[in-house]
Amino acid sequence: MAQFLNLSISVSVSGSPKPSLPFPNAVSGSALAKNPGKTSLCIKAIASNHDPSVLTSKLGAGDFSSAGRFSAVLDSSSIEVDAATEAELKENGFRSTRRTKLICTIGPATCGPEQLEALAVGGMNVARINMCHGTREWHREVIHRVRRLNEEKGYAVAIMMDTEGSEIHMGDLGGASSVKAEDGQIWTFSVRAFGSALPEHTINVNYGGFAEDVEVGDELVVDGGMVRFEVIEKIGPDVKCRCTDPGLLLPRANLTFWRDGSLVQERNAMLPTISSKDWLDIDFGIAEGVDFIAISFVKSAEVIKHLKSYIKARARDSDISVIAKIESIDSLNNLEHIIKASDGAMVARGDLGAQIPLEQVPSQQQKIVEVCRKLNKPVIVASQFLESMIEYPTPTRAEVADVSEAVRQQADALMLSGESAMGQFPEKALTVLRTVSLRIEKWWREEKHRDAMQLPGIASSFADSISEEICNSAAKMANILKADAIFVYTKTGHVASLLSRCRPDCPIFAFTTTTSVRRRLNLQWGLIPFRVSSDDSDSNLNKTFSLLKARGMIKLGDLVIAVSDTLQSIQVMNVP
Ligand SMILES: Nc1ncnc2c1ncn2[C@@H]1O[C@H](COP(=O)(O)OP(=O)(O)O)[C@@H](O)[C@H]1O
Ligand SMILES: C=C(OP(=O)(O)O)C(=O)O
Ligand SMILES: [K+]
Ligand SMILES: [Mg+2]
Repeated sequence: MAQFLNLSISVSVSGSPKPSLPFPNAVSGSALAKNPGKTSLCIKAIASNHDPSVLTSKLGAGDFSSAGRFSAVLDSSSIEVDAATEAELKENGFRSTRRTKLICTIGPATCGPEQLEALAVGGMNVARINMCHGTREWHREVIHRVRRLNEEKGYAVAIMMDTEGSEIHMGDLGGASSVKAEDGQIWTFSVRAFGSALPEHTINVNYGGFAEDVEVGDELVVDGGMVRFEVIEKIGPDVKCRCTDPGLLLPRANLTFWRDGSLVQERNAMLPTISSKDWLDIDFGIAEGVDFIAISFVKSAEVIKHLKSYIKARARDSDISVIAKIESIDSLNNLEHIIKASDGAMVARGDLGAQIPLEQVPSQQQKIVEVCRKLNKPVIVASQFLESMIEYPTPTRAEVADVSEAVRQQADALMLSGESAMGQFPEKALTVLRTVSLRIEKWWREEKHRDAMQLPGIASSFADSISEEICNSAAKMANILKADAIFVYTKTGHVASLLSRCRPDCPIFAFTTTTSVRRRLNLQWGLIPFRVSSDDSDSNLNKTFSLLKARGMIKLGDLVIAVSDTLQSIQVMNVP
């Protein structure tokens, strides 16, 4: 059947104000899907020339069928925005807001209420807790502190819980914060339980099959190369190793072993991606209502699908997003399937760099970022951005270049690990991410490096196709018309993410009625999430303008492209 899309563009300029809302000829997505042959898409261009009368006339009582709805939008407290974002909008204007989102791993250096608040002020969009470390009680307290901060101070910091995964790692070093391994020293790696007192030069290993799987002559690599050992003897559950590359051993450091120059992978195949401990942590995350669950060492799409249906069954009304960590050879081999099944991905360069040659990590990073963008999934680049700042107050030039590269690739988010979890300068590290992001984004816009990435269609229905095309067109219009912002009302966040995917030159103000959607949008590139109280926000654009204007976040004459998914429209207007 042939399908027609009639495109009618009506332009009303100031001086001839015509009440134009709601659009009589606009139809909903579901109506379109049922009756695609009779579609008419209305694109309204309203250049008001700053004449408030245009908007006043549109705000006439006749435009609102219910008085209750009207009074709801009149409530000036009915718009919530991040305190840090509001300050940024007021200070620098919204053209200069940061588009790249920032994630901080919370650890002993940052778990106090004041430290968490300092990070929120410094631009932390997502707080990550790593279930590899600390107790559930410790993590619960951190989650509650972040929640309290959101409630009391108006932030929308999302929480990401990262599972431990079935990696092989060392034990706790008997409470020591680090231990030095010297060149030539003989160390015992053992799966035995030693109780509290660990014999000298002994390391506990968490994986029962360790002694069986390694062979004499294997190379044992700690944390992707921070320390290296050679296996010299196996005695029951103990494996004797000689240190060949001295260095500091840190608690629970990751272990990989190599034979004839290749990573030994068999042991991985035996281990489930989600261990029994991970399932308990996932139950904990669901009970605490975290926003994202990141799954370590994902090997296939199946495990993600399994987890997603588990979450759905356990918490019907929850909208926890599942992030696939790409950090193994298997995950690279199944990349597209894994990302399609997930709600987002993380380039977990720490472990990835221990599994593939280091020189391949940058091209894999670029590839993963691109695949995510094409499939419209948020992507996080993680690990070692500012590693030297664990100890020093300024980054190396090379670290700044690495941050710049991820910003230039337009990844959705950058993540701090040890820098914020246990480093000496967590706030300074966050400041570096923030200032470098802002500078590189600005430079990229000024240099007009408009992104040439061809975005494939990803819609699975006709209605979805329309949303997608509206977003693509709106982003293109915003660039050509040099709009100051795109406005979008979004229920589930989907339309906002479609706009973010286009990486337009201007920021995207995303209005939602749901607190959890607002937090989730905080992970996505270029989105400034607001919570509004009215769920019929499409027809309340003018009210939104006055609320934002009253709080100094937009000003008279700003050029706004307003996208409506329900009305299937794109409006161009100046803030009256
Ligand atoms: N909850 C925590 N409790 C104690 N230390 C932590 C915690 N979270 C992170 N850390 C410390 O920060 C370091 C970096 O964090 P991260 O990169 O998330 O972990 P890992 O290095 O194990 O992959 C960890 O090695 C650990 O020393
Ligand atoms: C982010 C990563 O995972 P984790 O810190 O949990 O090892 C990584 O390996 O880079
Ligand atoms: K982890
Ligand atoms: Mg990892």
